[in-house]
Amino acid sequence: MGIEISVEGLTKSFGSQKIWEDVSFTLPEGEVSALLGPSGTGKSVFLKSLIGLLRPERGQIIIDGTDILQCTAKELYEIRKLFGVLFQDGALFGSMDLYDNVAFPLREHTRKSESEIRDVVMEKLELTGLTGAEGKLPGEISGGMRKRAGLARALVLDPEIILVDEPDSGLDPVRTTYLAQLLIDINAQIDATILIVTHNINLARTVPDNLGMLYRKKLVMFGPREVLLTSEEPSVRQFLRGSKLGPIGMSEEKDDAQMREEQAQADAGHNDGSPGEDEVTGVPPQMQPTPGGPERKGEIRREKRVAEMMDTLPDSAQEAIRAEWASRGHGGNGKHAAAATAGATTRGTGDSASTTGIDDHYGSDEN
Ligand SMILES: Nc1ncnc2c1ncn2[C@@H]1O[C@H](COP(=O)(O)OP(=O)(O)OP(=O)(O)O)[C@@H](O)[C@H]1O
Repeated sequence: MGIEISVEGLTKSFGSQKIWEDVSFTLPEGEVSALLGPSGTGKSVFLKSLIGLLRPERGQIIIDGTDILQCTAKELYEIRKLFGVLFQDGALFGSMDLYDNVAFPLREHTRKSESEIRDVVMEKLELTGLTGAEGKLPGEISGGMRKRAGLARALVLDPEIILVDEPDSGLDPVRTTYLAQLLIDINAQIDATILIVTHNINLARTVPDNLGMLYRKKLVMFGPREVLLTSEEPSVRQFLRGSKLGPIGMSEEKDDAQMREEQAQADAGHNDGSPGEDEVTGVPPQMQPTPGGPERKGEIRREKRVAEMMDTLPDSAQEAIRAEWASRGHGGNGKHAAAATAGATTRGTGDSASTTGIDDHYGSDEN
């Protein structure tokens, strides 16, 4: 069962360089969320802050009732046991075969016997489609397999929160879709809270329940995915289109003169290669768990949660949400809302096993 993470007024700087400020939002328990943002806006810094590897100077990060910016080192150690982290390159040990890589957290952090470890490792390798590859070294397999092995390792300790840093980096579009499907299936199976940091617009449009975007040192927005996907906010529209036209520039933000010049070039017929507005307008159907597997409890809870906040959402988002619910034959008074009301909102107990050696693999700049 996933755990809610509540972030309040979070501000992080390195010396005089402010990365982001006053970031507040809640990752709902057991739902899948994604954080977008141009390069350098501090998405990785945010992930590192959530697991306590970096220390924002202001604000709160409440996980399972504990503010990890105020707690003791021992409490932080316990909180970290709730996390599984999939690093960009899988972060595998190059000298160990996949079996030993995946077994590593179990050997480090549990008292399981080798035969119990074998059961868990083989189960996770099967889940990630790596059965038969357990004897391979990371250097002998493709980037996609390394990612899946990293995911297998992130899962061996039954995490309640899974952080995924750029799942598509180094993967072709087909393998990216398979990996995204795996994340959705895992969410359905273990109800973990998932946060994905990504630049991949297709993934962002189709996978998460909730979407946010960091830009200009702020969280531009965070909420049900329909809000961001129907937003008219110029930076959001530009990012979704991958266009040069808009406030986001190559490095820092643009000045008005550059924006005018680029608009004039576009008006004169220059094609910047971005997709047409029609291709990124609207809300595509969300990726569903593989047929035959369990339903996503997070989706059931989300329907109830979104129904309750519906009046506060922009009209365009409301329309998109209602259209999606109608197309799937439920919503409001449908089976999901009914199931959610029946009590699918219990909090997790936070009693999972230990962590995956986060410090070893991600590196802490400050701690
Ligand atoms: N330990 C550190 N010390 C000083 N500055 C840092 C440190 N870690 C990150 N930064 C700075 O923080 C900013 C945000 O970096 P971060 O890697 O979080 O961006 P990002 O949004 O994840 O980028 P990308 O999408 O390109 O991966 C950058 O300017 C980076 O140089």
